[in-house]
This record gives sequence, C-alpha cells and structure tokens, in this order.
Amino acid sequence: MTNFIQSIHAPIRAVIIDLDGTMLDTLPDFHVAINAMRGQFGYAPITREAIALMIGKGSENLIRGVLALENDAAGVEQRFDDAMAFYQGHYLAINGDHSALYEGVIDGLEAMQADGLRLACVTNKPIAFATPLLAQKGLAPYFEVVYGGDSLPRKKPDPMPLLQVCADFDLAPSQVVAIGDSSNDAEAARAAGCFVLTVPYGYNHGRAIHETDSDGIVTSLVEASMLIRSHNNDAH
Ligand SMILES: O=C(O)COP(=O)(O)O
Ligand SMILES: [Mg+2]
Repeated sequence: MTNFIQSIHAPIRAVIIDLDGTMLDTLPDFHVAINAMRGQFGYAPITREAIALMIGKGSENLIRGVLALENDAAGVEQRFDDAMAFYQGHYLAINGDHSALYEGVIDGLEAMQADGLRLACVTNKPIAFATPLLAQKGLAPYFEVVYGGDSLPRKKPDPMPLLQVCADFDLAPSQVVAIGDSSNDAEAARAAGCFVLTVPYGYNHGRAIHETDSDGIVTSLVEASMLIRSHNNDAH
C-alpha cells in the first residue's frame, strides 16, 4: 500500500477487476454445479470449502481437481470431456442463482466511473458464464471490456488478458490497476507491469492474501476507489 500511495507517478486511468471472489461470491454456484456433475458419476458431494481451494485458475483446472479426488491421472483425462460437459450444463442452468455481490461493489464501481476511470473485467471464468452473470447482477453497464478465461489464448496468471486491456484502452500498464482476490490476479498484474490491489474476502487457494505480493490490500472496491483517487490527487 505504501508503494502505491507514495510513488510519484502518472495518474491511473483504468481499472481491471476480477469477477469470482472479488465482485461476486460465486462459491455457492460452483458448489451446486460441481456436486450435480459429481452426482452423474455417482461420486459423493464435496464441501464448499473443498471447492474454494480449486477456484481461480479456470474451469479446466477446477474439473481436473474435482475428478482427481476419485481418479488417477489417466482416469481424470478419460472422464474430463464428459465431466466438463455435465458441469457446464449444470452451471449455466443455475448461473447466478446462489451468488451475491460483495459489499461495496456497486458503490466502488460508481465512484471509479465518476472519477473518469475506464473499467474492464478480466476473469478466468468462461466468457459464456461471465457475460450473463455480469448482466444479471447489474454489473455489465460498468465495463467497456470483458475477457473470460477462454477469450484469449492464455489466461491469468499469464499477463496476456491484462495487456490486451491496456492495448484496447491505449494505455501503458503503469496507468492501470488490477484488483483481484487471488495470486493469479497479482501475478498477472506484476507480469504485465500494472499496479495490483487485492481483497482479503475471496478465494486465494486457501492462502492468506497477505502472502500474495501486491501494492495493497483493500477491504472493498469502495476503499480501492478512494486509494486510486488519493494516488491520482498526488500524481503528476
Ligand atoms: O473461474 C475461476 O476459476 C476464477 O474466476 P476469476 O478469475 O473471476 O476469479
Ligand atoms: Mg477471483
């Protein structure tokens, strides 16, 4: 946080915001869809806590992790396509039904928009899940650009989607802040050369957010908006 506030720097012009674990608590949706898929294989339900550990690196990683509870590597690959198809069907059927906005999300987005910041959403969620979810939760109007985990050849923690947003906005990475709940967001931002703020309330593979290298931990998007505003007031 010290770095972020005190560095003499050009103003921040855009913010890239993560979806799962940062704007929406989607864990209950994952839980319902994963256990419905597991039921089709005759596997017992697993807990939300177990699923939370496997969220963050996209659907393929999640499905492989879930199948690995009952299968060896060959079994995982053998069942992967069916498991993914079952899971996608279940997820799309309930997408958003059990998910809720975190406190301060809309107010934070409003504040950033009022300050003239351009907004992008970069998620590892498949774009076919992300687009209707953003619309359903009233988030879509805030974002000029949305990239899902399958929108580009590489996903977070690769910097590719963040660099694509910088190119879309014609901004240098140093004029852009990423906000996320996990090490994937922070590593992608660092590799892209963007600033990064993290939130402590999401899913970080079971690790405390303090263990993740960032420019600051913010308790809400409102706090993030205030930090960016104060940075910009000091910037030249
Ligand atoms: O779908 C995931 O694995 C995580 O999605 P996120 O990038 O929005 O946190
Ligand atoms: Mg996330």
